[in-house]
Amino acid sequence: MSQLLTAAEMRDVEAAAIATGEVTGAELMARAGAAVVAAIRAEWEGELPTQPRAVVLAGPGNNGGDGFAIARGLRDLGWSVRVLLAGQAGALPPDARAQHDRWAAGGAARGAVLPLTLETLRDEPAADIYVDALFGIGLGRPLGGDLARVVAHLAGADGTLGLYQPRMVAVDVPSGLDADSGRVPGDPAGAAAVRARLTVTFDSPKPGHYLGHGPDLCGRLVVADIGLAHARARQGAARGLAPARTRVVPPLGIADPRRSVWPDIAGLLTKRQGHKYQHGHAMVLTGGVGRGGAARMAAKAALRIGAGAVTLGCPPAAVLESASHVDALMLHRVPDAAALTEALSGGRITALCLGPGLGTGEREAALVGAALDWGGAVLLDADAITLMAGEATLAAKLHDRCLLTPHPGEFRRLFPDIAGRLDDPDPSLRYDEAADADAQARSRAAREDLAAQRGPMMSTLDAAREAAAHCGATVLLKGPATAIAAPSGAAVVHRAVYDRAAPWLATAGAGDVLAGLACGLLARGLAPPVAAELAAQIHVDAALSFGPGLTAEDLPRQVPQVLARYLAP
Ligand SMILES: NC(=O)C1=CN([C@@H]2O[C@H](COP(=O)(O)OP(=O)(O)OC[C@H]3O[C@@H](n4cnc5c(N)ncnc54)[C@H](O)[C@@H]3O)[C@@H](O)[C@H]2O)[C@@H](O)CC1
Ligand SMILES: Nc1ncnc2c1ncn2[C@@H]1O[C@H](COP(=O)(O)OP(=O)(O)O)[C@@H](O)[C@H]1O
Ligand SMILES: [K+]
Repeated sequence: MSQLLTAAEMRDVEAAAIATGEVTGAELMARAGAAVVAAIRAEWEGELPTQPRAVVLAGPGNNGGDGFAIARGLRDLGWSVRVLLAGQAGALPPDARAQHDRWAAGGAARGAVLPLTLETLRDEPAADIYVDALFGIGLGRPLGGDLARVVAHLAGADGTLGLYQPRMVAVDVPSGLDADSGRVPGDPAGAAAVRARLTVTFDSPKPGHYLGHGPDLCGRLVVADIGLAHARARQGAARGLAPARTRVVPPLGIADPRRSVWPDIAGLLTKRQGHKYQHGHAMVLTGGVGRGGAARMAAKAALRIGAGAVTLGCPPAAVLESASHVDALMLHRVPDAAALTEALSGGRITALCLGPGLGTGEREAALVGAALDWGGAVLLDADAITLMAGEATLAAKLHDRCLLTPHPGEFRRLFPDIAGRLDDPDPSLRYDEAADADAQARSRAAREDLAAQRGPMMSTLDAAREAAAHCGATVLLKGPATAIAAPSGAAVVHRAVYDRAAPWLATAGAGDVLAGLACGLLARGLAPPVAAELAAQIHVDAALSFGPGLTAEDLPRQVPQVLARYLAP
């Protein structure tokens, strides 16, 4: 369950399974419906009256078909169920139509299927459960017209906050959320989508469950097996993809991530016999006088994660300042790029970190150039990224032993063309169901023109992937869900969401510590994608282990506890 599938990949897997004759679309829809009914029972067990009431909101596609299957499943359990349909029954796709017809054949006892409007929804007496089966992976454009009003009402935008969300189960994805990106098309703030307490998705999670607004809107996420695992593995192989081209780590429901994510974690982190330099020697460059704090924090993190030795490379005027702060760290004067090249040529330094508090002057630009010319493992963060953004010849020197750790702002600076595709198109190009056909055609054409000019909108995951392919280095794009992509195309989402939420990690200097952890692991010889992934995990585990009130200085001190847990037999 750690593989992430985009909407297109999910459709591929489904089509492949159907093509072999091992399952039909109707059967998959029945399994999806049954899985949601089971998840509702598990989630609300003990909270419901003896004859609960459900209102199912069914959309115009197969997500709506799932809704009818769920309605029948709940009815069979003795629930009273009302279905409100957005659109015409006659226009439903075949499997959904069949589910509708089976429901409608139940006759008067089930009540008529009513058209979904704000009025019919408000006319329904309060239900114990609302089922959001409006849109799933097929949401193709921003919601408009009546549906936008219904969803805004469900989302609490008109003062109903708290009325629906605790009773809402979303089928596959909360309607309005884009399954690939976690964005809400047409609403960068994310308010124009259903908020659920429970979201049940099928076979594999989608990137949008983890990225952007996804975790906020989904509530608790359940991934239900509907018997597509074989087809998924076959499809992956047929397209020449590694089975886990895009993973989310740690997967949901794994109490002890080290076993599933890093079966060999002890092998990666345990120190064997040998002197300190056999465990790697990291150098962290500091900024000028009064600006060394960020680099010192990174250096301490590198030492804690087990680099055998860590040296701070300081401009001569700042040596005294750092000397009064550090104990186990060594100091080396680095007046200029020539001095850095000489220090690196000695063969002892195994990884270099530059960026935190470095500065963005000419000296620092020359340091970035010298670091990249060296050819060894280099972590580039903060100011080093800003410098590369301003000087294309620096970025052109990046290579596959480099690891970039931008926050979203730095990412935008360095990769403006890619980042431009993270933004929603001009809201004036919104799809509006209430508009006349000509106006709709014009807005559709304008959106298509925009997409043609800049390429389709992308997720932060795809943005990291494209950036890595473009620059030839590993890219770690920070956030509550951190996207890590290697130039090979392999990518990982490291999640600090759902049961790993650590919002207190958003504290000044936390990024410097992450840079230090990753540099320490590079110094110990790990490849950039592995160092990035493991550093992200240790960083979040350190934050979880400390809890609220965390400051960045606390993070390195928390590392021994985290390691002790990882390395326990
Ligand atoms: N693909 C699979 O493997 C499976 C899919 N199933 C269900 O099928 C769903 C996908 O079904 P569909 O592909 O039919 O997609 P959806 O049901 O998510 O939506 C597609 C329909 O909505 C319309 N639409 C899209 N955006 C709109 C907007 N902004 N305003 C108005 N109308 C809009 C489309 O024109 C189309 O009619 C999944 O999310 C899942 O719930 C499950 O039944 C089982 C397996
Ligand atoms: N809501 C959040 N939940 C978990 N981690 C977060 C959240 N917001 C930010 N982070 C993490 O905090 C760190 C912030 O780094 P950065 O933006 O570089 O800050 P700074 O430069 O102050 O160190 C990153 O590792 C990022 O992934
Ligand atoms: K839905």
